[in-house]
Amino acid sequence: MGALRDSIDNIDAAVVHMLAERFKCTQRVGQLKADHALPPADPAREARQIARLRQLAESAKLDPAFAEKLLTFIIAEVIRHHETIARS
Ligand SMILES: C=C(O[C@@H]1C=C(C(=O)O)C=C[C@H]1O)C(=O)O
Repeated sequence: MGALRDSIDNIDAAVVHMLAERFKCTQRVGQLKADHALPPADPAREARQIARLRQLAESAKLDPAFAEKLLTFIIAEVIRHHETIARS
């Protein structure tokens, strides 16, 4: 079980690093949107991302509903960041 937990810890670390990189990109998008007076959220883009992620999840044998919940949770945080940038 120790080896499995080592792998779990490595995967958790990778997730954190990947999320940090994703948020760096989304912060830059948020600044561009604020510079061009664009709205923080883009529901059409989100719908495409969710459809794509659900398909990826299915082929990876991951529950698509879980994948959608996770992406929606992350995007909600990004939109909060964009709203903060727009107000600043
Ligand atoms: C990052 C963007 O802003 C928002 C956040 C998104 C995301 O985290 O992937 C996607 C769409 C937008 O609602 C974007 O428009 O690309």
